[in-house]
Amino acid sequence: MSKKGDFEAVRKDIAELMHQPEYDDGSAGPVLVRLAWHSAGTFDAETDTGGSNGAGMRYEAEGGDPANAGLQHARVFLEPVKDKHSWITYADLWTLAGVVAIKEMGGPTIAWKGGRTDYVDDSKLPPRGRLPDGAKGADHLRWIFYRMGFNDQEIVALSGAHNLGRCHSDRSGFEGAWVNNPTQFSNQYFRLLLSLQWRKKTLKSGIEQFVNFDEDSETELMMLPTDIALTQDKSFRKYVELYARDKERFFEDFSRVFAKLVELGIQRDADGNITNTDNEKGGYHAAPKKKSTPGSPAKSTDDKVGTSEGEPLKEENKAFRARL
Ligand code: HEM
Repeated sequence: MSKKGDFEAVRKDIAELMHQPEYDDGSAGPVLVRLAWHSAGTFDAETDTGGSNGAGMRYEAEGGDPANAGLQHARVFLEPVKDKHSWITYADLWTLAGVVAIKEMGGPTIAWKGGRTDYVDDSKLPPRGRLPDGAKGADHLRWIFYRMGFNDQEIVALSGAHNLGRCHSDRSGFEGAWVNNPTQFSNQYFRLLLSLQWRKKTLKSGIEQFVNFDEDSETELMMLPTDIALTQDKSFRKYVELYARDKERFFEDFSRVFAKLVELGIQRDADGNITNTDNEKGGYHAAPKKKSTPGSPAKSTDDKVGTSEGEPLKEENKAFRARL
C-alpha cells in the first residue's frame, strides 16, 4: 500500500505488469491503451455525459456494450495494482494505465492528472453506440469524434494508436495486427497505410476488412475500413501523409490529443483540482450550464468541451453533425 496520491508508485507497478508472455504479443500494453480510450471516448460535449470520470465500464450498462468486448482482460491485469494501491480510483487507474503503457512501448510522454472519482451518476451514463464502428467510413468518424470535440487532424493522430495491438475475431470480429511489431509505438501504421496495396477481404463471418501480405514478417497485416477511409478522404489524408513522413510531429500531436482524450468531461481549477465533482457524494456532477445570451449562440458554455481550456466545439463541426 502506497501513500494516498503517490501516483509514481502506481506508475511503477503498471509498468511492471506490461510484460505478459502468455498474452497476445507478450504485452498487456495495447489492451490497456484501448481500455483508457474506451473509458474516455464515450464523451458527448453537448450533453456533458460519458467520459472517463466515474469508470462506468465496471457496470453492465457500459461494460457489456459489445464495443467493449475484450476489455475485461485489461481490467483484470490492473486488479493487483488496485489491490495494492486501494486509494486510487478506477477512473484514474484506467486512464493512467493507458498513458504509462504508451510510454513503456516507446511512445511519447503524455500529460496526465489524477482526481477522477468512481461515483456513477446514472444521468451521466453514456448510451451504447458512442464508440466508433470499424466497418464504417469518414462520415462516421467525424460523427463520432466531432461529438467529443476533436477535429480532423486529431482524428488522424488518435487513429495512430493502431500502431499497437491487434483485432480479435472473438471481440470485434476483425482479425490481425496493423503492423508487424505491434508492441512498439511508432508511425509505421501511417507509413503502411500509404505504401502497401490494401485489398478487401471478406472473413468467414462475413465481416470485411483490408489485408496485405507482409513479406518481412510473413504474416498478413490488416486495416479496418475506418483506417482506409483516412487515406481516401482529402482532409484526413494530408495528416496521414504528414505523420508518415514526420514521426516526431506524430509523437507530439498524439501526446497532446491523448492527454485531451482522458480529460474529456473534466473541469479543473488553477491547482488542477476537479471542480465538477460533488465532494459530498464523492462524485461527479454535470458542469453548471449557463444560458446562452440571445444573439451569441456560439459563445454559450453549452458548446464547450470540458477540458481545462474549455475549448469550444467548432461551429463547422457542429454543422456537419447536424447535417448527418
Ligand atoms: C478511429 C476509430 C476507431 C475504430 C473504428 C477502432 C476500432 C478498433 C477495433 C475494431 C479494434 C480491435 C478490437 C479487438 O478485436 O480486440 C481496435 C483495437 C485497438 N484500438 Fe481502436 N479504434 C478506433 C480508434 C482508436 C483510438 C482513438 C485509440 C487510442 C487512442 C485506439 C486504440 C486501439 C488499440 C491500442 C487497439 C488494440 C487493442 C488490443 O490489442 O487488444 N483505437 N480498435
